[in-house]
Amino acid sequence: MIVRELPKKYGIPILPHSYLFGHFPEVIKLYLSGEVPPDVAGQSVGYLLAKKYPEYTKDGMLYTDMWPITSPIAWVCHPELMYQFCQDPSLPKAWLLRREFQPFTHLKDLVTLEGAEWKRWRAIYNPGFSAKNLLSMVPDFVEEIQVFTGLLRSLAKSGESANCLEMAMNLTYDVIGRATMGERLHCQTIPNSFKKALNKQTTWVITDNGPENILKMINPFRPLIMGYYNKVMDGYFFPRIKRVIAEYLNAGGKSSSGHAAKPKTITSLAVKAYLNEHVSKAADDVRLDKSFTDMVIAQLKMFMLAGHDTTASTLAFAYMLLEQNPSCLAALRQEHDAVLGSDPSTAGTQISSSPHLLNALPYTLAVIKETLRLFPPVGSVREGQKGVFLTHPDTGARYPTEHFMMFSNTFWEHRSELLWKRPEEFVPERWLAKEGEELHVRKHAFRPFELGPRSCIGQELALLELKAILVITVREMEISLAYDEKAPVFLGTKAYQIMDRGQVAGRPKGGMPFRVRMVGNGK
Ligand code: HEM
Repeated sequence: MIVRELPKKYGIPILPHSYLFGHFPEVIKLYLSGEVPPDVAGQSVGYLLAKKYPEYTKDGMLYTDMWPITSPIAWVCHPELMYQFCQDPSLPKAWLLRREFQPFTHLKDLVTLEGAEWKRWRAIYNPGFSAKNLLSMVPDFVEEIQVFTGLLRSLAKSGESANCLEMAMNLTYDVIGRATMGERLHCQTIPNSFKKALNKQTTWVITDNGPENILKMINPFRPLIMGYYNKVMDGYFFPRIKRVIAEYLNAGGKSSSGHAAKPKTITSLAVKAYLNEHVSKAADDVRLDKSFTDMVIAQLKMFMLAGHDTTASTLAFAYMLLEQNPSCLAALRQEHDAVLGSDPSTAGTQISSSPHLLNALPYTLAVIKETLRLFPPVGSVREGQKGVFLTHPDTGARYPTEHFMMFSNTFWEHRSELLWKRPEEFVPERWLAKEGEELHVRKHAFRPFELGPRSCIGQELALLELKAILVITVREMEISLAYDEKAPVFLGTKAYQIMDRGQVAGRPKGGMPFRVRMVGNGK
């Protein structure tokens, strides 16, 4: 009903709206048209409706009513309008997100915390994600990437196809394990109890009020299952936190000189903050406060969750786009030859000993950014507030936020013809264009990590990791997608973005089955 008031009260046009079924008929029509596979990621719906109804969406705003599945949504696709609820002001996260993560972290994680508590923890963790700290971790990351390369080599030898996303996710877990705890998780080679628990738990999170989720909501065993896996994860992390504390203290964290040891891993930063506040004695005397360990475990779980599939999907999509665009792949390889010499097998050792080389690869960064433009894994969802309106910079139209879930719909925004030249094409060169040049990227338009105070804390880690993986792999191997011939194509690819059960990030359909062929020195 809120949506029906928009035309009369604010002069805002809405899509044809049914009294009984809201906007469902419009969305159903989209799917019945046969042009849209039923499993496309929810974030493409705004984009698809905008294509179908340009007359209603030219300001980059679209209100939909999908009650009772979800609250009314305002899909926002204009950088200046996104600015007004993600950057200044930065509205609180949506209730749906909080409900989703409540049983998982009890809202003690950086994604769902708000206010002073969020600020405190963000400040504690920020130094762990600084460029300097991340560069010091590159040798560890390379070690994990070498395992990945070994698995790709075996795959090439066997000639079999494999699930690219799954392999990439195991790698990204291993990398986050190094960054957060300084520990090898070995997810790429052996079963890991924490990974299993996390994967199981995510299938029980509730993303909307759809029929499948209603069944989950009323399932009396759900709290028990969530509780069981939370226990598994507590059991996994607790000794590790104790180990980080011991290591930190042994390294002189509270030395007699009073100089704190330099923290390296993300968990050691939390430990440092805690010890500085609470403890002034030797390692043996440290009594761990449960509220502290609960908080650190919740944060670790969220780092693992937020950082693994987002980065892994981006890698899979990058491989797919490079296969589709051989001239870009050639340019990428050329840059790697120019910076690291023509022997690809030395790339790993070179970037391990000189990690700053990763900052001298503009085309590689352009490839990653262009991949994230076309396939942003997530968008930000905020809670609209009374009295907060978005004002369109050109038309002056005012858009209410109260009663709406405000969705910074990057998938739509990143493909908008009004904002980007050749929006549906893979054009890494746009990231090298200078101001005044046709392809130059408009301010605030690129937001895969969102912008503003709640932007992704892990963005530099993700970019560094992706650069290192591409540098080590693309000159040694050729990727080819291995989908069934009859698999549906959407927006030019069989690896279109979907949202799997219980997942919060878009990922390539079917995990992107692929085959590998070694080339160059790797043959
Ligand atoms: C390509 C990879 C990634 C993408 C596209 C991505 C995207 C995003 C986006 C859009 C947000 C804002 C979410 C919101 O407003 O609700 C976010 C937040 C966050 N991300 Fe990432 N992310 C990536 C990788 C990572 C990694 C590697 C980590 C950690 C190791 C991470 C940890 C987080 C955390 C903790 C937040 C919450 C930050 C805060 O509110 O202070 N992300 N990410």
